[in-house]
Amino acid sequence: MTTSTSPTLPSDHQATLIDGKGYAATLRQQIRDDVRAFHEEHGVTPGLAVILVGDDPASEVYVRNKAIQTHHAGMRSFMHMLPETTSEDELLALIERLNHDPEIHGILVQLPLPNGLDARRVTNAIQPEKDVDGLGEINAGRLAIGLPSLIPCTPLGCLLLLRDQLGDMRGKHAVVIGCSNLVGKPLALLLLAEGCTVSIAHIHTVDTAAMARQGDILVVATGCRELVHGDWIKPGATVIDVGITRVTTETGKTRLVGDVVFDEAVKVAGRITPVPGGVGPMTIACLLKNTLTAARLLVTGKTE
Ligand SMILES: Nc1nc2c(c(=O)[nH]1)N[C@@H](CN(C=O)c1ccc(C(=O)N[C@@H](CCC(=O)O)C(=O)O)cc1)CN2
Repeated sequence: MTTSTSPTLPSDHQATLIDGKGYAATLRQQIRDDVRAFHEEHGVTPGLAVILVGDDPASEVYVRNKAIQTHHAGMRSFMHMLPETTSEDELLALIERLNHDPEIHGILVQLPLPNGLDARRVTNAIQPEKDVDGLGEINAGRLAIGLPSLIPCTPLGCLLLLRDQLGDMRGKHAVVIGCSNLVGKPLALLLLAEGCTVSIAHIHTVDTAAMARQGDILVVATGCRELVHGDWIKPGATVIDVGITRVTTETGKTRLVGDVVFDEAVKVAGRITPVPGGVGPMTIACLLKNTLTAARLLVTGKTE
């Protein structure tokens, strides 16, 4: 029988920070070069349509950044800012129009949607080849059975960071805390495809801390601020913190915190993503990557 032992860490141990911001900047530069080459070869500029319904301040910032970064990558950005009162039929009619628009290669509906709009129905209305969020049933199903698909942006970003940090992940135990369709479930499938043994913890898991402590890779995507403490982490593990919560400090300033208590985790983990500057910037970089993939698929029928 083989047993796995945890390394004993020196008392002054500090985890290596995973620089998602830097990695995302390099990826965006690569995409910009690829977009130029794609345009030279096919005479087509990839176009991304982003739909925002309502006036959620955080969503407004995210879609504005998506537009700016789309332009910087040499692609065309089409923004649709709709009022909170937009009906589901109006939203579905816009998606149908964008599905048929040859200048649009990617369509994204910013989440969360206002109450009363059915996110599943709306997401599923996007043509699968233009579903750059990878959240529709066709892309989600293809990912589940191991077929090529458009992969949700945040899990794709986590995967790229993990591959960059760890290389071959076969045989590693990956523990994913959180099972949303946006992050936890697709990331668990991606890690399974990498050859990891994957455990998923969720709201009904009896002892999430004990499960977390088994992870060579620990991904936390719960939206529950500072859920994971240092003693939940296996010494030397690679920790990916997907959470972003805005908190107001005593001095009235706003700061971002993750799902992991960073100051504790940094003393135990081998590598860790900070918040901000970790997974967050990878989300938009991967959206650009997916938009180019979708354009390639629509224009050439191939993904490479
Ligand atoms: N349709 C979608 N909706 C949402 C998604 C998504 O992938 N598709 N993800 C999130 C929001 N999001 C993009 O939409 C996003 C989140 C965070 C960041 C980011 O760069 N975060 C920075 C901090 C930025 C800040 O100051 O707020 C970081 O972590 O360093 C980009 C995009 C929910 N909705």
